Amino acid sequence: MTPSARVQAAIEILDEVIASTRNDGPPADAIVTRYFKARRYAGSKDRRAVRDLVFRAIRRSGERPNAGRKAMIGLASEDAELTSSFDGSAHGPPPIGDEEGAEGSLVPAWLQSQLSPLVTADEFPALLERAPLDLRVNVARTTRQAMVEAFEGAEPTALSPWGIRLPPDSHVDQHAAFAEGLVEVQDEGSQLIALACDPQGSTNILDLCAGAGGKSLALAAAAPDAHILACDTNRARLSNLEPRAERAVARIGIRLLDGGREAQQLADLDGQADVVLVDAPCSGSGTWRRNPEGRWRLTAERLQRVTKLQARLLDIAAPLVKPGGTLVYAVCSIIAAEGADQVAAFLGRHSSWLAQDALGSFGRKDGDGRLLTPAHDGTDGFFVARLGRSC
Ligand SMILES: C[S@@+](CC[C@H](N)C(=O)[O-])C[C@H]1O[C@@H](n2cnc3c(N)ncnc32)[C@H](O)[C@@H]1O
Repeated sequence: MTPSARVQAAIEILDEVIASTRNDGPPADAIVTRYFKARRYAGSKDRRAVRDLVFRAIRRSGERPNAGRKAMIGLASEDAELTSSFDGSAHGPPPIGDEEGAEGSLVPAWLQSQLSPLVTADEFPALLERAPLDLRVNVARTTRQAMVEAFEGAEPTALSPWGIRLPPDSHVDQHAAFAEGLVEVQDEGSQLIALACDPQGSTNILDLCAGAGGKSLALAAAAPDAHILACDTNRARLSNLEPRAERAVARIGIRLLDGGREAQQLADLDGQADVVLVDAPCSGSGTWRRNPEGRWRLTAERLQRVTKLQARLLDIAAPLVKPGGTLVYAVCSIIAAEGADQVAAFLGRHSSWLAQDALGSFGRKDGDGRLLTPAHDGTDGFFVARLGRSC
């Protein structure tokens, strides 16, 4: 493919990504893969180059552009070589017209005032930088040092005692240590959420929103004798946990919940958990480094819907915690309504609960919890709070 043809391909893919973010369609990565499945003539270098253009264009545009061409012109405004690819050649895009300007704010304007006050504009570029690849070492079965030595280019993570960090785009799924369940892919921030649960001994831990079990697996590795119950309403996600737990040799109970009937289905566990983790569904605004088009999917209405669900899940979780036990609330979000404000509202509704210090000195204090951000901590963005039920 000529450089111009690559730019045209990226524009066509971006058109599909834009439509997909409007209609709740597949992620950008899947759209790139599908595009090239239908164009076998493109070589691996072309695919890589086009993919890179697509993601660079998405990263630099906080607002959803109305067309792929506009997104690519935005990128070209910072890259003279790219501008020259708008040359009107056979497979390339038409030249850029005088009226075709470029916009440029990394965070959508409507969201900027909704971020945690700790996330100031100087932190915006880090929200969109490419993320490294973090692995969590299965410390029940091996040591971090052994895994640092097993993976080329690996370094211990600065904050999580279980993590090793590899350069972006490292591939680990063919590595023997991965196949043997000695490591799992998990962002350092996510590992710190599990650490905030203080997993130890034979405690009862209920992971209410376990998904595919990333945090449950971390908890089981840190406390192999703990009784961990992983719950979720999403059958497909939860079904990934069993093979992962087998690979890790972890003991984790699983309970599929019906949305709307969670409280009844968990009533047998009332007041029994030492720790309930609510790793709630959220805007995903802390993971824009990995899913930059997430900014284009988020709307005020979606945000409102998800904050309502978070409040409901916190209220479902509260009675499951035993007196003297702890509720750990986490979201991979940097939006105040999902983090500090959500916890303040919970404490307003539940007078017998008190905020506790989140374990460890990671992140920054944000209301009654702590906030991790890419700029400050080198992790995905997370909010976490520990809430104690009085005895
Ligand atoms: C942030 S994800 C959890 C990620 C997971 N803890 C991990 O570490 O991989 C949020 C999860 O909440 C689940 N969820 C949504 N509504 C729920 C509900 N009403 N009850 C329980 N889980 C729910 C979603 O299916 C999703 O898997």
